[in-house]
Amino acid sequence: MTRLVVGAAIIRDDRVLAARRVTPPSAAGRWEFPGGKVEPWESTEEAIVREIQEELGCAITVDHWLEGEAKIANTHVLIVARATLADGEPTPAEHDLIRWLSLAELDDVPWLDSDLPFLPELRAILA
Ligand SMILES: Nc1nc2c([nH]c(=O)n2[C@H]2C[C@H](O)[C@@H](COP(=O)(O)OP(=O)(O)OP(=O)(O)O)O2)c(=O)[nH]1
Repeated sequence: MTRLVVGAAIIRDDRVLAARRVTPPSAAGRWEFPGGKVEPWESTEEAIVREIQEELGCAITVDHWLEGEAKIANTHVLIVARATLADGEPTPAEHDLIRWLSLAELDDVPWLDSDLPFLPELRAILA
């Protein structure tokens, strides 16, 4: 069964928040949209709001979901929400670094492969 993973492209002042993973070893040092797996009892929006609260200690509101979806191996599918900070300042609890990337900096970090399909739309948003 394919499981859904949700990520948040949190945008502030024309920059998007990217987070660096520490686990598993194969993904350590790679950058992602913070988020995680959707639990069976929650909506995608509930899941991303929960995950961001857990991982970054802040509240977001979802503006809309970006186009498309990306396969993660053969077991998961990633979708990404454009989101806005509603309360608090992001402080990483599960990542070892976060960065606010401008349009010009979007390619400066080694994103997880599954995140790459979302970058063109993000580029258009940040332009
Ligand atoms: N959160 C997130 N995960 C991603 C992205 N791109 C990508 O390939 N993944 C992969 C990494 C993981 O294999 C999986 C999500 O796992 P996770 O560890 O973040 O999920 P979770 O917080 O629910 O953790 P758990 O249930 O495994 O404890 O999706 C992304 O942009 N954001």
